[in-house]
Amino acid sequence: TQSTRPQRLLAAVQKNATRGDPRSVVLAIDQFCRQKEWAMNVGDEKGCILDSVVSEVNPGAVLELGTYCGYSAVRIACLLPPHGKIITLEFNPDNAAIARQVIAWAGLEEKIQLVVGASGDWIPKIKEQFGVKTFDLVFLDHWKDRYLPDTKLMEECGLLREGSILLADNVICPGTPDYLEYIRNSPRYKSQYFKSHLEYTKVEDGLEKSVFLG
Ligand SMILES: Cc1ncnc2c1ncn2[C@@H]1O[C@H](/C=C/CNC(=O)c2cc(-c3ccc(F)cc3)cc(O)c2O)[C@@H](O)[C@H]1O
Ligand SMILES: [Mg+2]
Repeated sequence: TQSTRPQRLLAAVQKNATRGDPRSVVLAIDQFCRQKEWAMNVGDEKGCILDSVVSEVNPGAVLELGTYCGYSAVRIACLLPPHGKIITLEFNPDNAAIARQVIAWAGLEEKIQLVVGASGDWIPKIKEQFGVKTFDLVFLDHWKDRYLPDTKLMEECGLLREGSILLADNVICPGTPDYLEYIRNSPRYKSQYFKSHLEYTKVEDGLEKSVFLG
């Protein structure tokens, strides 16, 4: 039977990356996506911006919306402080199964908690289920029409504190117009746009970094 792109991406990781070496996993995925098949990972160019934000925030608790194959979860987890953890939500069980194996190959199972389900269902349960008070950093990279409702839901569920950082992928391509309009005009956020390119292409895209002011 025909393999899927996530399955081929995992095979490339298992062939070209060193077990237990997260940076070799990131490199193997970027090389696969540049040389073989494009895939919707945040990628190497926007990934450097993600790295600098993670390093600056030095987060103890990270939430990622949309795991896909686990590329950004691995990239973020590499940079967490010793007791830092990332919870990543993924509702497609096939993608979750691939991501689990990518995360295992990187040796980051202790730092990454992959939860299978829809963000809208899980966000209200995170505090009680995972003993998280608030998140220092949230990386939004799931369906683009879910960025705004999930941000409002995180506010309502008290998952954000003064200083929490939201980092949103794809605010230009494919675009998240309602999210951008809200976050740039809300007095409760201070936003900054990081211009870049759509992963593995020359098309413009960028990340929006927003600080929750409480
Ligand atoms: C509410 C909910 N809950 C849980 N998991 C959720 C969820 N909504 C989606 N997911 C999960 O997350 C991933 C989906 C990510 C969506 N990302 C994109 O669509 C995307 C697209 C492009 C792109 C750009 C130009 C093109 F021509 C084509 C594609 C680039 C990107 O970087 C993207 O992120 C996928 O694994 C999906 O199952
Ligand atoms: Mg994306």
